[in-house]
Order: sequence, then C-alpha cells, then structure tokens
Amino acid sequence: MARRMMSRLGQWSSYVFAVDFDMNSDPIYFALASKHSERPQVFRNVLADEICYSLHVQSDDKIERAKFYGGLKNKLSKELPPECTILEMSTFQPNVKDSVIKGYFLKDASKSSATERVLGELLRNDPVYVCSYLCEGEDRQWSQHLWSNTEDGWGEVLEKYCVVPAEKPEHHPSTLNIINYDVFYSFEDAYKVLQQCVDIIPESKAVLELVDQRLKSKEKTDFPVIVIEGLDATGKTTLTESLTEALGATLLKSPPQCLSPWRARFDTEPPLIRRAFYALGNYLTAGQIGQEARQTPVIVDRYWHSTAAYAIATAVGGKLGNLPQAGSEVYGWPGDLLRPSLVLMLSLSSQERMRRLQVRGQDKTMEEEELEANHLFRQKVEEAYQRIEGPACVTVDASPSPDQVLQQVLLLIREKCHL
Ligand SMILES: Nc1ncnc2c1ncn2[C@@H]1O[C@H](COP(=O)(O)OP(=O)(O)OP(=O)(O)O)[C@@H](O)[C@H]1O
Ligand SMILES: Nc1ccn([C@H]2C[C@H](O)[C@@H](COP(=O)(O)O)O2)c(=O)n1
Repeated sequence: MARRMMSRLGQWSSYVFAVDFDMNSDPIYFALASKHSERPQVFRNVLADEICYSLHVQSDDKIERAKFYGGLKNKLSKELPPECTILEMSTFQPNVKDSVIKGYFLKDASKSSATERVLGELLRNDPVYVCSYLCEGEDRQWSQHLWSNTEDGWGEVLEKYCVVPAEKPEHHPSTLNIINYDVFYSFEDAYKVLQQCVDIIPESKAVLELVDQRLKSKEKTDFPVIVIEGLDATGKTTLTESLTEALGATLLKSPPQCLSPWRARFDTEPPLIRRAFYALGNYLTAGQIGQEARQTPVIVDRYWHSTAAYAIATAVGGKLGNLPQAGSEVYGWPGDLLRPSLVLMLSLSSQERMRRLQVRGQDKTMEEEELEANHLFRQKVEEAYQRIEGPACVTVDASPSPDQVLQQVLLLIREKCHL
C-alpha cells in the first residue's frame, strides 16, 4: 500500500487542504512546503494544544471511495474518544474539477492513546492516508507527517512537510466534484453508477431492469407538460391534484411509483449512489410523460429541478455564497432528458412551511428533517432551484389559500402554455 500512496504523493505538495472549523465561515486553507512561511501561523485561534490528525480515503474506485467515506464518519464517531472533534476536510487542486479527495481532520484533546489505536487499525485495514500534525519550535509552527502502514498499523513517516497558509480559491472546494458525483447530466452517466453497484447493492439490478424497459420520449410533446417544484410542505400535492382536475390532465411524479420499493434503500446510500438513483427516476418519468402528453396535458410533482437542487445544496458546504455562480454548468439541463413546457416553484416563508409541516405531522425523511434543522441548507436548495436553467423555474407565492394558489397558477399556465 505504501507504494500506491507514494504514487499519489508525487503530487501531494501541489494540493491545498481545506478544513471546516466552523460551517458558517470560510474553511482554513493550507498547503505543504519544505520551509515555513513568513505569513501568520495557519491554525491560530482554532487550535491550541491539541494533537491533530487527518484521514483521506485512498482508492481509485469511485464507488469504493464514496461507500468508505460515507461509513468512516460513523466509525470514527463510535470509536474515537469523545474529546476528539471530527471536522470535514478536503484536499484539492485549486479550481481544478474532479480533483477533490475528501477526508476528516481530527482535533484530539483526549490525551489518551485511544485515538492512535483507532487510527492504527484504520491504517492497517482500510484504504486511508493518515497524517499527524505537530506544533513545534519557538515560533510554534505546524508540520504534517504522512504515515505508512505496517502489519501493526503505524509504520514510519513517509514525508514531512511544513504547513503554510494558502490563498482562498476562487471556487469553494465542495463545488469541484459536483458533476458525475452529485449531479448526472446524462442517462448513461447515472446508469453506469448503478451498474457498478450491482455486486454491493443487489437492489440495483431490479432498478436497472426497470430502467432498461423505460419508454423513450420524443423531444417535443403534443400537450404541455407542467412541473410543480418546491421544498416539502409547500403545497405541491395539494396543487398538483387540483390542477390535474382543473385541466383534465394526467398526474405523474418523479421518482415514479414503480421505484417506491427501492427508494428507502437508496436513501441510505452515499450521495454518488443515491443521486444516480433519483436521476434514473427522472428518465423513467420522462418516458411516462412522453406517452401521456400525446393525449392530455401532464402535471409532474417534482422532476429534474428537485434532483439537481437538493444534490447541489447538500454537496456544497458552508455558506450560501459557496454555491457555484448563476450560469455555471452545474445548473444546466441534461441534454437527453425531456424538457417540460413550464416549471413552477412554490415558495413559502419558513414560518408558514413549519406550520404546515406541524399540521400535517407525518414522518419525515432525513433530508426533510435536515431542512427543518438547517436554515442554511433550505436557503441553498431554494437558491439552486432558481439558478437551474433550460427551463428555468417561475416562482409562485404559495402562501394564499389553496384555491387562490390554483387560480394564480392557472393564469400563469394560460399565459405561458396557451392552454
Ligand atoms: N395553500 C395552502 N394553504 C394552507 N395550507 C395548505 C395549502 N396547500 C397545502 N396546504 C397544507 O399544507 C400541508 C402540506 O401540503 P402538501 O402535502 O400539499 O405539500 P407538499 O409540497 O406536497 O409536501 P411534500 O413534498 O412533503 O409531500 C398539508 O397539510 C396541506 O393540506
Ligand atoms: N425528482 C426528485 C424527487 C425527489 N428527490 C429527492 C430530494 C429530496 O431528498 C427528497 C424529497 O422528496 P419528497 O420527500 O418530497 O418526496 O427526494 C430527488 O432528488 N429528485
């Protein structure tokens, strides 16, 4: 394994490291050098006397990397002493797409040998790089030691570097690996992910079989296709049902009903696999839309905007400002996915949305719970919705009564789709 680490290490010093000490501020960026810099110390104000470590998943296999990273935090939380703080960390080449290696930074105030024992186990058995960080000398500068593994765990220090401050990059590191990790822009790219999962997730086979039998959709439909989007409890179900009746339309959903038996299973998977599942759901729904829109208008409850907006908002760490700029390719529509005639996004104040959630009082998915707990995440989902193009969504105020929302939407549909 040491040799495999070294091949990657040749470039290690061209990487920048980002540690999220506080999700509401910028990460701390540092690089590696042979000499300490004149600039102020990297970890001032965030580290005192702790011993620190970092862990990065090392595997050339994307699925293995995603699965292992997903499970690693749980394992660390369970096995490390409680005084050990686990922070998210990325290693990346500034502004270079697909260059991110995800990891964790450990701030260990435990003063016990338990942390080293857990990390030694990981080094021996798992595909990880482990580094330790030391603060030394009169000027209290930090250095990084990269460890090799042996049968017993900890081996020897392979490389020692000085930790020096690095510039904040133009693009937040969490935006560099969105394409084909969190959002898929073609049927083939999403399909490939599930194909590679067949051995580890047997349910993938059944999903792929369904997808193989999907109906192919034409680019243009005879009747209009109207998608209703929005956060949970904004009134999509209520509106799509009344619209369907008012327009004599057909109601469809993404993911479609036929994927329900597997949805909960894929919801437990890391983003790469989970998002590929939802992406394929859109292609199944697209086939149904193509079929139904030969005879009637079609109303769709969630479609591509949901898939992309939730995925982008989850992938992008920290502040709203870390989202890729409007106009970025990540907000583009997949070239091979049927485009609806109109996309409407229901928008509601968070107070009213919470009130409706409480009135409804059903079980919530983990992502719904996160939406409730995390105001920032909700803002990022809504902002991503608004930045998606091809077609862009039209925002509808969903706070009036159900009938008023329906009338407002019927007017918009008449205006935009000439129905
Ligand atoms: N315009 C409205 N005014 C007041 N209450 C509403 C309105 N529209 C829907 N509701 C109520 O709000 C709750 C959530 O509505 P609904 O289930 O339609 O939302 P949803 O967007 O489909 O949610 P989810 O995505 O979580 O399934 C329900 O109890 C519903 O009766
Ligand atoms: N087309 C879709 C529909 C849903 N999702 C994901 C996004 C959220 O995690 C969750 C919300 O769905 P709900 O609980 O309201 O049924 O499902 C998606 O990615 N793509």
